[in-house]
Amino acid sequence: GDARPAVLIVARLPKALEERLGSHYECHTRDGLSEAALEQLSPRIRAVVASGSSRLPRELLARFPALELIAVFGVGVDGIDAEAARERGIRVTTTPDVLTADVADLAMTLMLAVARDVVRADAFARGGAWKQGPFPLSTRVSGARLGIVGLGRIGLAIARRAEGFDMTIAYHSRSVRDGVPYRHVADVKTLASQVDFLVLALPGGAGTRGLVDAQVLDALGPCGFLINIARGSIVDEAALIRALQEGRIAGAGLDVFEHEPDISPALSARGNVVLTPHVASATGATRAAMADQVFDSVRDHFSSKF
Ligand SMILES: O=C(O)C(=O)[C@@H](O)[C@H](O)[C@H](O)CO
Repeated sequence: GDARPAVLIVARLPKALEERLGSHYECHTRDGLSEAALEQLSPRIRAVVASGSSRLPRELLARFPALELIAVFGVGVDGIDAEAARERGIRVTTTPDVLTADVADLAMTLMLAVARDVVRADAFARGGAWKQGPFPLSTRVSGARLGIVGLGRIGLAIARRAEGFDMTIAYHSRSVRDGVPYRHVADVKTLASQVDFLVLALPGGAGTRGLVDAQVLDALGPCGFLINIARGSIVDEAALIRALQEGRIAGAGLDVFEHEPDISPALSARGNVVLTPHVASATGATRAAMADQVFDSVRDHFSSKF
């Protein structure tokens, strides 16, 4: 038998990372395994490599009695039953910091794209409609009021970028962050009522599910824009679609959705919505750095135990 630690890959990873892991560990890819093969292999699995979108509920973790490590290719762990992992002393590692800049850049990109209506302007210019007259006026971002929900590494990086746009910045988080020059607001609805752009940069999971509901959207108002680079679960998507259809908010820039990769046709039909397919961290440089972090965390874990 293969004496190397058995590792199960349950997410789509960069090929180079799969190969690198495969050259050091006995690697298996979930997709390539039959139920019977997985059944046979499960007792020997010591590490699982997942992504920020992977689902690892308690009952699935229970199938791996020898599991010691869950290495996440990403920062989101909302799909992992953290309580179950903690109870069993399973280490969970992520890839923080290396993706912060790209995710913050995409938040600004979505904000500018939806406010300046870039996607429709591109179609207008490309399609020749310009010959019939100018494209409609859009909304200014510079100097506008920005509300950030979740002032962690990514939220702070967004705030720093927004300063470059002379935006006034306020934020909501469970606790006031010391040493930041931004105004803390005690609840999301109040924050939404005080800003032109509301950006979500907080973790997904049960604690934040449906946090942005019809009331928060009404507080944001008919001139307000919602930007989500966090998790689709944070937004009540049906309420968002109704608010967009009824003009109760001005528009939205969305990189994450409730049922990825399925996007509701009602959302796709909206011209005042910019949609991206969960690509906030999807640059070559960042994904390569995330891959290095995942490999290092697996190596570091097993090197202490080999
Ligand atoms: O970091 C996260 O939690 C993410 O959602 C993204 O960076 C990745 O797209 C995801 O992990 C896919 O691999």
